[in-house]
Amino acid sequence: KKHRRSTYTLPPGDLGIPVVGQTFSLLNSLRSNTDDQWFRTRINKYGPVSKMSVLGSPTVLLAGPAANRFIFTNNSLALTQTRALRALLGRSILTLNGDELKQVRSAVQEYLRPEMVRRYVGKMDEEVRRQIKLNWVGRDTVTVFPMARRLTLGVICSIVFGQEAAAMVEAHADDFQMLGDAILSFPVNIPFTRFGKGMKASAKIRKSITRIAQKREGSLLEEGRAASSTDFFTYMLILGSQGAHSLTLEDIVDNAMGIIIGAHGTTSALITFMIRHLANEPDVLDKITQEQDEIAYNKGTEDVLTWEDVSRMKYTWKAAMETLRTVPPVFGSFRTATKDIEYQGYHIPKGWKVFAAQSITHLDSKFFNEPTKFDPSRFEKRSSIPPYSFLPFGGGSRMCPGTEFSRVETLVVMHYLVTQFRWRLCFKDETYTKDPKPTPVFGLPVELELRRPPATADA
Ligand code: HEM
Repeated sequence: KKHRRSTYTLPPGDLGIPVVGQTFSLLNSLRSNTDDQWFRTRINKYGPVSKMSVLGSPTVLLAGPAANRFIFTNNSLALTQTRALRALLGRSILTLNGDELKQVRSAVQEYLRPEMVRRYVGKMDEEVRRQIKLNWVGRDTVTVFPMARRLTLGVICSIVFGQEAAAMVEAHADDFQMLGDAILSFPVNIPFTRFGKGMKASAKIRKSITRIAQKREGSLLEEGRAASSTDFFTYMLILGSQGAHSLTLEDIVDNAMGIIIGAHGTTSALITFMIRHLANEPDVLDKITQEQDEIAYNKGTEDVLTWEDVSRMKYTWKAAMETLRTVPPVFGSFRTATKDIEYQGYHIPKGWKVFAAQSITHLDSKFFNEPTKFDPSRFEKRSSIPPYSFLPFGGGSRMCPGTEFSRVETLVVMHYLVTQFRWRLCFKDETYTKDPKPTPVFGLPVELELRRPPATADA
């Protein structure tokens, strides 16, 4: 075995200073939003397969659609999460692998499948309108990023918790923020550090969620009835009683936390950057407005959006996809080799990490003509986009199960914003950092103007 190893061809590149490697250089490039140049410089120097060292682990950077396919479909590459995330979220879909993951993944997928999301549209509509009325209407300026975070937290909580949603958001909005912030922190549990605060927040959230889960279990056992048609706990408990999984109440609580964390930071980034793009792209905004006004035309002011309405928002979704291409909320994916594997003649030893960054193909002119141009029409013909070059939701067996949820949520939000407001960026050239999710440096303040309500058929 020793002999075989000595003939291995490891990928080119160097591992840098022991332990530190390229960690700070990569993190700095993310913070200064120059990560795309960082990756391209490496690729130009070493080619599409190169080794480096990140967060204390030897890591192989892979670039290009074939590499993406390899990463997302290879059974010997296991999703890697930070130690901090595992401590913060326990045994959730975001942290499990292998056989343990299977039943969790299939139960969560059931809950988020398109037929279920169809049932959530009314609730999403209600929460979006409530928040827009509360936080947008009547204001001259709004700081978009925190508002979008609040909005998406409210939406996911309204689905997952049902009647307790408002109380959960009120009590734990800051805790969810701290939990999210701690995911990439150094996992030593000392109070007042990012991780220490995240652990404290996680314990507080878990306690409240456990209480709700126990209440739902009680109602099901004593009264044999569900509290609401969409809440996650009732759904999971019923699935379990039908033999679809054997998750404990504790597992269900951990997964509720996993879904909320997976859902709200990502969708809020999409909404924030879509608002930013539309402020700079009047032609795209006009086309979206036309599409949304047509939908509003056939509705009374109090009518909620339906699944059919959302299905008609085709151009708006193309603009959302173009936002996901140019500013992907998840910048890349880490995997760990569970055995020695080979890619394009290079060996990747067991235990090494493999990394792919979305921006490498999203911003490559080989796959997207004039890649820095914001042009939703490139999604007119999906077949012109090569497979595995556009992956904002990942791919393969760990692909985001919330794709449909985020699509519907984003479209509902954009409907009410575009039909009611016009906005101007307070800082035209405001930059953003990746922390690791894209975050505008000033939170994206915009000046708001109320728009004349669109015509309706009965007006
Ligand atoms: C624009 C919005 C979103 C984006 C861009 C996004 C992106 C992603 C990506 C790239 C992954 C895979 C990571 C990997 O393979 O390394 C992922 C996983 C995941 N997402 Fe999303 N997501 C979004 C919205 C949502 C929503 C709304 C939910 C829940 C309602 C959700 C729940 C999850 C969960 C639970 C996972 C983990 C799946 C697993 O590991 O098996 N996401 N997401």
